[in-house]
Amino acid sequence: MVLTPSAVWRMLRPVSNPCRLASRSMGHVCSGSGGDSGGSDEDPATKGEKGLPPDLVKVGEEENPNFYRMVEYNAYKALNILKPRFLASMKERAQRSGVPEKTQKHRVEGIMALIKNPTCVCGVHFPIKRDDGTYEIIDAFRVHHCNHKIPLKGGIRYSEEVNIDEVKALSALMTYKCACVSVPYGGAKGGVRIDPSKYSENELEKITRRYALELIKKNLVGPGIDVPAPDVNTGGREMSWFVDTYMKTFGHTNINAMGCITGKPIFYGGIRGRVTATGRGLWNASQLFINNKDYMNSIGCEPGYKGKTFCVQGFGNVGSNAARYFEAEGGKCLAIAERDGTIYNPDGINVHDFTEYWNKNRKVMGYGKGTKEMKSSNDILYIPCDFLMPCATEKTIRKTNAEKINCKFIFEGANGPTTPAADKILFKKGTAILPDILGNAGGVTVSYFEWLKNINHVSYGRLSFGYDEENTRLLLDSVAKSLKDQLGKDIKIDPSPEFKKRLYEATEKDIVQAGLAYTMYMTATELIKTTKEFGLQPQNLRLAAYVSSIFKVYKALEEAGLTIT
Ligand SMILES: NC(=O)C1=CN([C@@H]2O[C@H](COP(=O)(O)OP(=O)(O)OC[C@H]3O[C@@H](n4cnc5c(N)ncnc54)[C@H](OP(=O)(O)O)[C@@H]3O)[C@@H](O)[C@H]2O)C=CC1
Ligand SMILES: O=C(O)CCC(=O)C(=O)O
Repeated sequence: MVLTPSAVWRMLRPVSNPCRLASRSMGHVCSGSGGDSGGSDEDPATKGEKGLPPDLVKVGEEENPNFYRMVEYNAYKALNILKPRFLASMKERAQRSGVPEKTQKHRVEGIMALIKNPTCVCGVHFPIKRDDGTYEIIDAFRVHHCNHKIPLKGGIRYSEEVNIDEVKALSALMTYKCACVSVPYGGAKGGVRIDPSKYSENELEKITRRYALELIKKNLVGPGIDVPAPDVNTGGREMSWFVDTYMKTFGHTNINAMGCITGKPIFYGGIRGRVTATGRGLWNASQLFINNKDYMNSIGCEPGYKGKTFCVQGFGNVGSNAARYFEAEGGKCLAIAERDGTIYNPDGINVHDFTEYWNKNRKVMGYGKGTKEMKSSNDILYIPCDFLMPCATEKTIRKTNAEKINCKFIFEGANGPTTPAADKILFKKGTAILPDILGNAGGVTVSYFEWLKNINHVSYGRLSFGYDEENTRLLLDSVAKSLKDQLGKDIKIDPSPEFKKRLYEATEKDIVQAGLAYTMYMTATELIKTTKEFGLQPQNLRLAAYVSSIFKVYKALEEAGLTIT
């Protein structure tokens, strides 16, 4: 589909009813013959499970599945649904190219096998000298999942819980996430197994620089290879140490060296809007559903945010920003959970006020102001509300607690917060879930904009703001002149205050946020279409997201070929 500049312009306006975009797509909708377009007698709660290997079917029942297998389970369900379509496409290709159908079938199977495992798994162990003079060996990882597109992309997590399976799972999620929002990267992820609160800033700098060096030595990172970013417990500070290490060593002659990592501080190669991008993106994506009357009615809800209640688990980068945007839309924050427990107030918690308390104390307990305290962070899951936002970590919503969850719509800010068994229970209850691979894709989307800015060596708007302003002034003058010619009198054409602001005060952040909103709306639109096309229930957005992503990954591999010899 060709988007004219004016169509794009219209889309980028603040959207009061994002559903009006529903007829557009980013051009990746899986249309074609041979697909399963519904009408089968398969149980909708287990759609895609039929034909999975028994060990994967088991993953769909487990209380605490292996995280990587959990992602694989979701991907394979989508592959199952898409397989007839892939085979039909191969058949058609065979007719065109003369390559025997059998060879083509092997290729379909080859592609499916390729997606199953990460392409490169790297574990490093290096010593650091602590401030007290003792030495400690640090374990760290970087995984490249699928390099159907380069560079690969994915954050770096610092946590005591980091392990190779977790990093593998997160790298696979990156592959599907990037495909879901049509950000042209393969998937990767990194992790360092430390509790950062137990290290001084000096020690954290040593760890980060050494981790960067280990990956650089192995040629695993670089602006055209693999571009890390922030994730749990990392941010601009760590990204600066990383890029600086790259620029002072291997990348010292590379003009694009700044693009070796994203999420950098503004004054050191970063982009305005990245810090809030993941939470903002979750809100952007939610708009298309929450403001859509048909969709909300289909899950037994009224449209709109006003007066709707929400609960947030994890008040870090993602959760705090998402909560702020949901509140600004008129939502009422009922509860916030962090590691130390849950606070709850049926009259609502003021997110702005709580943020001030959180920034000073880094805990929820003791906030007061009429809030009730509950000991566990998972207690938040059972509070009746309209929207639940798990924004902490993986597998918090499981088989044993899913039945007690009492909300209409779950917005996944965290990666992998819901296990497949919980998914099925929630599906049967009619709870809609906006899945992680769309929900938190705002982060990588704005990282993509940052990377483009770095390799283009120019900030957004620098070349166009002045030119656009001049063009618009000429346009207004020309309208005024035409009116004068026609009507014979001077008519002053005054831009409205809103238009003036856009014209004279636009910033890089405005462009970034419009690009983010556009990406999230388009993807959300695509998912609604995919549910319809594949006969999925409206609440089954995870399966729709995986179908849409895997289709794109598959098509890239089909076009490129699998091997180089
Ligand atoms: N930052 C980003 O741009 C992106 C993040 N994500 C995902 O979002 C999630 C959160 O990331 P982010 O906000 O960056 O991380 P942060 O470290 O900024 O925040 C996470 C918060 O959740 C808390 N937490 C951890 N476990 C629990 C729990 N079981 N119950 C309640 N609170 C808990 C953490 O506490 P403590 O510090 O004590 O561990 C921390 O305060 C992760 O799954 C991440 O992968 C996804 C896409 C992009
Ligand atoms: O910003 C990025 O490149 C990746 C963010 C990330 O790690 C994630 O989306 O899980």
